[in-house]
Amino acid sequence: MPPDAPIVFRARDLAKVYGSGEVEVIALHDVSLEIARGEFVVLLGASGSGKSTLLNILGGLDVPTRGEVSFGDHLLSGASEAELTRYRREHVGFVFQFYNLIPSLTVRENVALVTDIAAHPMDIDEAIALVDLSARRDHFPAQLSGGEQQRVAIARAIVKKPDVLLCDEPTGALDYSTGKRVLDVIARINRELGTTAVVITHNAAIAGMADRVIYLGDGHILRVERNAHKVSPAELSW
Ligand SMILES: Nc1ncnc2c1ncn2[C@@H]1O[C@H](COP(=O)(O)OP(=O)(O)OP(=O)(O)O)[C@@H](O)[C@H]1O
Repeated sequence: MPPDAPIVFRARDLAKVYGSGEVEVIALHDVSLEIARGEFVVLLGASGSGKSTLLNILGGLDVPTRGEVSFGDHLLSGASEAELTRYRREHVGFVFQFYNLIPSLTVRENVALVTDIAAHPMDIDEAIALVDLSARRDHFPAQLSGGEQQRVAIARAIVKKPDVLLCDEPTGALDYSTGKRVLDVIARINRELGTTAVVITHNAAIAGMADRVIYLGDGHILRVERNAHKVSPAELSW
């Protein structure tokens, strides 16, 4: 990430409250942050600390109860459902813990589904090559390992050339070495395509691959650390 990269996300005093009265849960309190274009950010924190809530707000899947959040010129807080849908479609690629592939479609067909609604998609085979699955492109999800299925999900997320890749526990369902391979693909996309990446994890060892690590606890940002030197996932161990 260049040191003078422009800010893409700005969040000011975000709060998110679920429910009301006795069942009220304050998932985020007074969260303010900025994320630069091309930055690789890891969100770390215990279960229930507000990581998914924050990621979902950045991705336009949810809106804050209070506070402001914007992506470039798009004010996401207060945006209509239609505006958020357009924002997600044009700018955001999502990767979740479970891959949500369509079982009756091949790898290539799963990735191709997204290109119909994207303005400037990359070549489908190029996206599949980026996740090292060219040899498997005519296979069905059931013929692939969990890590390979997650790499298909990543190809599907990036084929539309999103500005940001938001990943919620992308290695949560994977074993150690498969998880590393998936992280390596995310790091490569960040590095080679310049895609801003925000990755949620429970695993503190993953922090070393980020430009910046944001620690959440009880809905607050506890601290933020910047890594002077990023390490590749292959060099991480846990
Ligand atoms: N739809 C919802 N309705 C009510 N409470 C919710 C809802 N979604 C999340 N919460 C609550 O908000 C808090 C933050 O949840 P969030 O999912 O953001 O945490 P997290 O850090 O991502 O947790 P995990 O690592 O377990 O996924 C938790 O107390 C959770 O129970």
